[in-house]
Amino acid sequence: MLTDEFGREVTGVRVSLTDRCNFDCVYCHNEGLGDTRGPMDPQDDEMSADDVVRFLEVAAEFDVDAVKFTGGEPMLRQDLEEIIERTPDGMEVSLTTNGTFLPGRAEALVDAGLERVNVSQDALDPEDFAAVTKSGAYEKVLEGVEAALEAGLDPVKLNMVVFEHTAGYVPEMVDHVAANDGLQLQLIEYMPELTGKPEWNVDIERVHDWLAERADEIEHREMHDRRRYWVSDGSSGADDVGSNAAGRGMVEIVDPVENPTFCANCHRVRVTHEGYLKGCLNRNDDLKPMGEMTKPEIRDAFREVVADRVPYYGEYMVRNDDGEWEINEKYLEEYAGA
Ligand SMILES: Nc1nc2c(ncn2[C@@H]2O[C@H](COP(=O)(O)OP(=O)(O)OP(=O)(O)O)[C@@H](O)[C@H]2O)c(=O)[nH]1
Ligand code: SF4
Ligand code: SF4
Repeated sequence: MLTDEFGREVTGVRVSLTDRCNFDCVYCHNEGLGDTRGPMDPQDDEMSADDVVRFLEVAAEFDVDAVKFTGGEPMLRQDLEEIIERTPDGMEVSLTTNGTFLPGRAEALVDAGLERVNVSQDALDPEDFAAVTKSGAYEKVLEGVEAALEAGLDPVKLNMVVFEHTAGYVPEMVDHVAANDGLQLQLIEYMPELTGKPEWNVDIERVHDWLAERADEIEHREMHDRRRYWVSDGSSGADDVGSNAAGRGMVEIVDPVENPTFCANCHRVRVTHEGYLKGCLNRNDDLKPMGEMTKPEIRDAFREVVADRVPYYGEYMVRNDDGEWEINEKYLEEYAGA
């Protein structure tokens, strides 16, 4: 297992398979790389299935035991089943998707080896949903969630970005996952530093406080030191505490913004759809192109990326005397040269 200078073991990889998407969400940061492209745009810059598998085989040699496939919309890749099928044994496979292509395809993904899925769903009302995603595919997403549950994906996490447009929907979304068997909710802090609209920000601590009142059990997940709140809709019994049965639900908060604790517990490296390895979502000055690399070269690139990893908040970005975040002087030269 590879460990960076800050003691963070690398146990997971996030692999973007495309930057194309059939949605145009107002908060999209495309894995820290900016705008997504339309679904029909050229795809010649995307890693091939062989490229992805070669990288995953190297990651497995370093004891990476989990891969998350993301996009853009990863289900636009027609070879997704093949990629999952060829993922090394013993690596947990999960997927983050907008859900629209799950109907009719969820079972094939499970047969290929997919274990769990995160589906973006920011609202329970079609018009509210359309305002955020600029898509009229709300019904398709619901069908997608249903198809994922039927195919046995467990859990099915609903991803909701909490910002000005959606903050008011949090209580009903929490009730929704509590009432529905197999669903969990992941509340994601809006990232103004990647999307450029600070005025849409809401204070995520208020959401924590509200959930702490509502929850009957609170857990800490080691990854990112995320907090998980177990909630009940009142219909479950004492035996259901800690379970995801109907009447019980789990709500996890992903709060990376200006959060050194989150970064201190970050165990993933990333790969862009073009095959660049990078150590941090928020940095694009540390890219290592894997392009035509052989396995020994990928091994070296992986070691280098891990060796260069630094926690973004608290090390790469530090607070100045006025309490504002700025790039740590010791990385300024490196950054300027990128
Ligand atoms: N800054 C930062 N944000 C992250 C990181 N991981 C996830 N996020 C944010 O969380 C969002 C949702 O991530 P997902 O891909 O659904 O899943 P996840 O929470 O990372 O992973 P699981 O909980 O294991 O399924 C991403 O789009 C990012 O905005 C991270 O390491 N750093
Ligand atoms: S579904 Fe995901 S990748 Fe597509 S536009 Fe929305 S946030 Fe971006
Ligand atoms: S170091 Fe921080 S910002 Fe960078 S990927 Fe990890 S958690 Fe995200």
